[in-house]
Amino acid sequence: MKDGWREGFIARRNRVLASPRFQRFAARSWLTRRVARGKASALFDLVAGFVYSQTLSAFLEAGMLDRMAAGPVPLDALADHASLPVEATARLLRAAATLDLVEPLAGDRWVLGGAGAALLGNRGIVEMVAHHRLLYADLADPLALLRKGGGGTLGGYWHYAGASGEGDAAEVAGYSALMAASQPLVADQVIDSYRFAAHRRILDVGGGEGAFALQLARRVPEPALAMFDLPAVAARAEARFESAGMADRIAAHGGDFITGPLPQGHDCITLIRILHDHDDAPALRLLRNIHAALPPGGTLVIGEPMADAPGAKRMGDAYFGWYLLAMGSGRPRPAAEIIAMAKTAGFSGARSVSTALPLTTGMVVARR
Ligand SMILES: C[S@@+](CC[C@H](N)C(=O)[O-])C[C@H]1O[C@@H](n2cnc3c(N)ncnc32)[C@H](O)[C@@H]1O
Repeated sequence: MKDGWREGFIARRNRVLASPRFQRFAARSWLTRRVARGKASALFDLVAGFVYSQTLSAFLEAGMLDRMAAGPVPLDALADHASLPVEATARLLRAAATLDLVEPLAGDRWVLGGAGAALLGNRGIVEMVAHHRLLYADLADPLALLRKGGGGTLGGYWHYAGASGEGDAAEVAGYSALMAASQPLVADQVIDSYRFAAHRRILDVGGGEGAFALQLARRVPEPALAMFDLPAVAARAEARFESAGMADRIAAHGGDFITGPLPQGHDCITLIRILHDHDDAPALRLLRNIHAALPPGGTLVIGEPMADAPGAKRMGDAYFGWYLLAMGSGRPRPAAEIIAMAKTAGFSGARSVSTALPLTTGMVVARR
């Protein structure tokens, strides 16, 4: 649609949708009632989203997910476990039931609902919810965060993980553990969507505690593997490889990927959940460092949540837009923008690759 036509259409549509008379008519007419109720419910979800998130947070923090993992639990026992009065526990459970986290059973017993059961198999989400306490503290005054230009409580806590390139062992422990716990959300999507077996030596840059390299080692036996991260983080990865009996298979290198250089001799480099953490200038420097470390014909595989993901647009500019603002640097980028950056850094043949779950992972593959 031409811009002028589109603007005219949007103006007319918005005038109609904003009219209380139209809203009353749409809610009463049998023709439009279903759509009107759906739209009203979606609008209410937008209004109440924070309360739903806090219900989930209270449910997890009270330890109810684990307590109910094995099957139905009486209300009294749940109240006991959560150290809450019985009436307060019932209130929390009734709220959780509307979100499909739990279901009531006869005899004042409760069992996990569909969403609750799905959480059991997804500890990464549980970890994410736990650290949302920091993000939501920053979002209590979103305009102040925007005016400040970012870098809230969340960024202060995880400051080493930003562009600073620093971090001692104690500082990196909490953040690295969160990253490792949420890594399965992403690792399998990336490994399912690209043929890593075609490579001889793969380096995972910004590899954190080595969760991606470990998953790659388990699923793709052929290539030699290595990871690179800040020295204190690489040391944690090395310890993990040793305890997993994988120290022979995966090498750990410490250093700074912005100031470089990166280890040479790998025909494939992976960059998992890294680029979106960085503003454009350091992100481009990182891509140039990777380009310099790869041989001609070498491959860069980028996997991270991307803006404009099909069917998951809110995850991009709404969720990660704010999340990265609170972290203090970076932004979610659409695949097309990452492809353009890779080309600026010297790569050719950059293309986007689809994954089964764009909500957690978009992919771009570029050739040197
Ligand atoms: C968002 S985490 C992603 C970790 C891992 N790739 C994953 O998906 O779980 C970002 C990682 O980049 C590392 N990092 C940040 N700045 C760095 C730098 N300048 N040099 C090397 N690593 C850095 C952090 O230590 C952290 O492990």
